[in-house]
Amino acid sequence: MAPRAVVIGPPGAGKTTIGRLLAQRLDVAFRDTDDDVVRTSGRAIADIFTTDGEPAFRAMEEAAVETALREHDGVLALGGGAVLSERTRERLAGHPVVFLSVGLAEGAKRVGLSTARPLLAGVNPRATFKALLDARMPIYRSVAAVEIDTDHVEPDEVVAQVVAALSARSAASS
Ligand SMILES: Nc1ncnc2c1ncn2[C@@H]1O[C@H](COP(=O)(O)OP(=O)(O)OP(=O)(O)O)[C@@H](O)[C@H]1O
Ligand SMILES: O=C(O)C1=C[C@@H](O)[C@@H](O)[C@H](O)C1
Ligand SMILES: [Mg+2]
Repeated sequence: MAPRAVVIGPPGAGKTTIGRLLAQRLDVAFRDTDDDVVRTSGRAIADIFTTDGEPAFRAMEEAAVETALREHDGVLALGGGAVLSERTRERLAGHPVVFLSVGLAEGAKRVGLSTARPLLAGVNPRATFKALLDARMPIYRSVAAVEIDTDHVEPDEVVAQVVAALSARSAASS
């Protein structure tokens, strides 16, 4: 059993939004590792970050991704920072990983830089978001099978581009 698509990208790229729509389009189930961590721990992500710290959250997330990659055969969205784990990056090898990219201005607008996203809740969330995008871009690319730029692209159109890119990829490998 393996996911039909694994969706990665920074906060606000649309992993949850696009992942859900893609699952509908492919007529498969949707799963999001952020939800899995919340369900398994019984706590909000912001609470885990604040009370236990980011490393504790990353450990829970790594376990959630490992389980979901094994159990789920639909569309799987990962938390935005899941790919920071080297073990997770290794586990993603061979999977149809879809990297949804977003630029600073559009991403900041989408996330609203609210406190619901603990990593971006500091004194200068915009600078934090820029640093996060800069640092992670090569990491997302290193595990992606396809990359879709979502800047100023409506969700339905993003989904259409993802479907086309995944079809082209599977046609090329068969
Ligand atoms: N292509 C798009 N165009 C316009 N708005 C979008 C697009 N994709 C997502 N959004 C909006 O951006 C916001 C963030 O989207 P979403 O929660 O899906 O991002 P995410 O990548 O799952 O973020 P996180 O890493 O925090 O889970 C939502 O309000 C959503 O409606
Ligand atoms: O980009 C990140 O590091 C995060 C994104 C969210 O999906 C959550 O997993 C959490 O808020 C951390
Ligand atoms: Mg999400």
